[in-house]
Order: sequence, then structure tokens, then C-alpha cells
Amino acid sequence: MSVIVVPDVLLTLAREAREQAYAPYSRFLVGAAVMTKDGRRFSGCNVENASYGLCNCAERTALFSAVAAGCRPGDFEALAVIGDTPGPISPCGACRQVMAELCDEDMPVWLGNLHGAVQETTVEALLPGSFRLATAG
Ligand SMILES: O=c1ccn([C@H]2C[C@H](O)[C@@H](CO)O2)c(=O)[nH]1
Repeated sequence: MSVIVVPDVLLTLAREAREQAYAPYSRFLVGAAVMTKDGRRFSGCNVENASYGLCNCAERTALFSAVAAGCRPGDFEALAVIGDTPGPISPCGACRQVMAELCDEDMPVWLGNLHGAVQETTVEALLPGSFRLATAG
């Protein structure tokens, strides 16, 4: 079964998740939301730490929540991300690699900001030639 997902639904979820961000160090709040092909939705925010390298981005929080609920590569339909950026937010390299592992290459990714900007891209466009192991999947 596959569902039709529109950007607005996921961007709204991402915006709501952003309100939960724990970002006392950067003060840069980010929200993300992912929808599965069978219609389940998972959201996430960035979670920072005094040991800065442990900070987790909103995109990975959302995707890892989905995996913790049983989702696996191939299960995802779309992802949305929102941050307070002048233009559409640009996911970091680590999150692009995680998307490449878990999501289909042609899966839509909607990148927004608080002012209504929305850029549609894909997992492959965000990270061409991502690292893969033959054993994954
Ligand atoms: O796409 C992005 C970019 C940054 N951050 C977080 C990481 C860190 O907590 C803060 C500043 O980089 O924003 C995200 O969650 N997603």
C-alpha cells in the first residue's frame, strides 16, 4: 500500500517538532518529519549536548525513531525539514548519509524554513555517490 503525501502535512509536523528542540548551545531549532509508505509518521528535533559532538540533528532523530518503531530501508515515502534559515534549510552531511542508507534514492525531501520557503529535492540529489556496503539492506 502506498499513500499520497503532500508537503504541507509533513512540513507542519516538522514545524511542530521543531518546538521540542533541545538546542541550548546553538539556539538553532530544527524539526523534521518522515512518512512511511503505509502512512505512519515520525517526527524529530535536534538534541544537543554539552559534549558538542554528541548533538543529534532533527532529521536523524526522526529517522531513528522510525527505525526504533520497526521501519527499515525502503519503507519511507517522504521527509520534511524546517529550520529558521533565510532560505530552505540544508541538511548536514551526516544526515544526508543516513537518508541515503534508509531512504529510496528518488524519495522526495522537502526543505523549508519558518517563512514559507519550500524546496523539493531527493535523497540522491542531496548526496550523490553516497557510501554503501554490499551487506546493508
Ligand atoms: O539540517 C540540520 C542542520 C542543523 N541541525 C542542528 C544541529 C545542531 O543542533 C544545530 C546547529 O547546527 O542545528 C539539524 O538538526 N538539522
